[in-house]
Amino acid sequence: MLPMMVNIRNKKVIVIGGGKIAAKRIESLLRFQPNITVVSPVLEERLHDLVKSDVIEHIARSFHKSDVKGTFLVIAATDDTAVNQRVKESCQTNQLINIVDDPANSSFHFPAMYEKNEITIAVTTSGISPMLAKNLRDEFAAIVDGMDPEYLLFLKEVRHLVKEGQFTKEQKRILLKECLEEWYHSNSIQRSIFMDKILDLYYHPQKNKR
Ligand SMILES: C[C@@]1(CC(=O)O)c2cc3[nH]c(cc4nc(cc5[nH]c(cc(n2)[C@H]1CCC(=O)O)[C@@](C)(CC(=O)O)[C@@H]5CCC(=O)O)C(CC(=O)O)=C4CCC(=O)O)c(CCC(=O)O)c3CC(=O)O
Ligand SMILES: NC(=O)C1=CN([C@@H]2O[C@H](COP(=O)(O)OP(=O)(O)OC[C@H]3O[C@@H](n4cnc5c(N)ncnc54)[C@H](O)[C@@H]3O)[C@@H](O)[C@H]2O)C=CC1
Repeated sequence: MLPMMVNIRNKKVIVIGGGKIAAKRIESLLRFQPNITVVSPVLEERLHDLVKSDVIEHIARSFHKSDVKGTFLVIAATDDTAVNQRVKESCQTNQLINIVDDPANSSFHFPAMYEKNEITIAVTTSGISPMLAKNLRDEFAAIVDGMDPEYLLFLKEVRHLVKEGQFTKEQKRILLKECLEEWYHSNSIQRSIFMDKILDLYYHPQKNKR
């Protein structure tokens, strides 16, 4: 499967079923701000609260095949395999569908996720061991948590100057590699020295040619 970052802001998402797994899926989707509708005769308490506060919409009935029409992303999350299969059959081939009890026939999976300071971690084991995915995610998350947010701002600023400045391709590559060196991670003095060097080259491009 192709891993990619997809912008689902304001995109129509339909979740069929309103149980525990549906709630788990909806909770992980919400921070990406899609437009979620749940179709289910019964809803988990957590989902009721989201409906009451207008965060998601609820259609209180069983699935009908027209429900998936025009939706970007579909989640078949009922506890009835036959219904989940009908959801799948109702979809067009270009719709993204996740079937909670049929990973092999789903067109996308949910990885173990973590997001902080614009860094996103997503780990999947392709269904072999979701718990391993979770553990690996926690290990990578600890690395990201240990990063000084100032260091990330430094990397952002360096890259901006390198992209905008008059540097050769080779110089760009060297500078972008150099700012990743270990000593810049936690040493703000080293970072300022490096930044001064880049600013000097940025404002005096003739020095690049020496
Ligand atoms: C295919 C996939 C769904 C998809 O996306 O299509 C899938 C499928 C299934 N999971 C099952 C069980 C469990 N899943 C978890 C946990 C997580 N499951 C997640 C993803 C995925 N799970 C996708 C594959 C991802 C991958 O492999 O990398 C994580 C990573 C992300 C998330 O859920 O958001 C999240 C951890 C991260 C977090 O918590 O942050 C736990 C442990 C726990 O909850 O602590 C258990 C119990 C232990 C066990 O069974 O291993 C069952 C059996 C159901 C049954 O027995 O009926 C199925 C169905 C099947 O295997 O057929
Ligand atoms: N992918 C995953 O990570 C996991 C998947 N599962 C699978 O997820 C399935 C669902 O589990 P839970 O959410 O715990 O079940 P649940 O019993 O909490 O919820 C089932 C929901 O489906 C709804 N439903 C039933 N028939 C429907 C229909 N015709 N139309 C619309 N809604 C309908 C019910 O109203 C209920 O809200 C399980 O059968 C299991 O196979 C379970 C654990 C993990």
